[in-house]
Amino acid sequence: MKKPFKIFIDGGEGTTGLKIHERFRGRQDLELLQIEEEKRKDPEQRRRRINESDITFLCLPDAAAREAVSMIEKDNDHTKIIDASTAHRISPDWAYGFPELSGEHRERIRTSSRVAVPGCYASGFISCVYPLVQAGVMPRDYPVTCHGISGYSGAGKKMIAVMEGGDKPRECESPRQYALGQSHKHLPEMQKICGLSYKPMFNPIVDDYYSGMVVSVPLHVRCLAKPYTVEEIHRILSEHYAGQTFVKVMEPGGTETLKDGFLPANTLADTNLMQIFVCGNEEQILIASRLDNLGKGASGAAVQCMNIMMGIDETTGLL
Ligand SMILES: NC(=O)C1=CN([C@@H]2O[C@H](COP(=O)(O)OP(=O)(O)OC[C@H]3O[C@@H](n4cnc5c(N)ncnc54)[C@H](OP(=O)(O)O)[C@@H]3O)[C@@H](O)[C@H]2O)C=CC1
Ligand SMILES: CC(=O)N[C@@H](CCC(=O)OP(=O)(O)O)C(=O)O
Repeated sequence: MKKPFKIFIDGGEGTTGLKIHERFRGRQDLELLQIEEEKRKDPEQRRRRINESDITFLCLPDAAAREAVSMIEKDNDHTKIIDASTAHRISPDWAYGFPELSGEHRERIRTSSRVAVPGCYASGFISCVYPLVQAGVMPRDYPVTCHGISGYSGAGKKMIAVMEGGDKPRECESPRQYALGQSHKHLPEMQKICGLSYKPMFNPIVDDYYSGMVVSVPLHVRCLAKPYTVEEIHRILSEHYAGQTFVKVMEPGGTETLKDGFLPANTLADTNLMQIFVCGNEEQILIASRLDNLGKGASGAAVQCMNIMMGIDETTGLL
């Protein structure tokens, strides 16, 4: 039997780190390197584990993720890094960990030693917009708007503690829009990966449920390269994602999947799946992407990238 891959999760006690750990259950091909609880933030311990590992996952705030990368020793040419933070997503030296975008994206992940896992909202947005820009449907200077709704686990341990604590403020029982000043941390990757000339207008909302999200992009048909129909946009997206294991374009209009016309955001919780819906009429088309912020939006995507880097066939179900 082949020696197991040595894996280290830096930030392993956080929301994303724990989920990655859960996804490793039952895997004999991985050996998890650990640091005892009271030393898990000790830079020397972390440096040792990172350099000892074949693959290190960074499930850390951005500054700590950058610090972790700086700990890789000069003569270390074996450790591969999969970073779940925002720190390296638009860096040209890092592969963007969204393999379904194109054959080139998948190949770059497979051969790279540095992979940045996409942001959760960014994954939803890019899944809708990237294929349409590539196909010439959306001009690059299209004034794009994006709406997103997410479960509170997207904000990590601190918000989970507030939302699940005994003295949850009353306003936290309602959906809360945020990043109103248009400086959300996912905007740079949304623009860059899609190849848009301008930043999208992005309206995220966090609500009182644990996990799952819907990210939607409204399109004015008159502003597209020509007057496309719902069926044509649906066909372009379906062809783009044909044969993918984790990304599915649903039936036009979502007629069979939507219950009484509602698109709930939490139905893909605990999966690595993403579903794309194309709805609308001859004037306006809405594209919506449903995923789990902790799954395809974080830990699922991270483990999927690891599997690709290890040469594991995606249809084997190791996720
Ligand atoms: N939650 C989500 O849906 C998503 C999160 N991400 C990104 O993944 C990263 C982790 O997020 P998330 O898991 O939600 O965050 P959490 O706050 O839940 O977890 C972060 C973990 O990092 C630990 N940590 C902080 N600083 C250091 C350090 N210097 N050395 C070692 N450990 C450290 C924290 O320790 P302690 O336990 O003591 O606080 C905590 O356990 C972030 O960059 C986030 O933006 C990406 C996609 C989605
Ligand atoms: C609900 C909530 O607060 N969500 C987070 C995004 C979660 C995520 O994707 O984080 P990364 O950018 O690190 O990938 C936010 O909007 O900041």
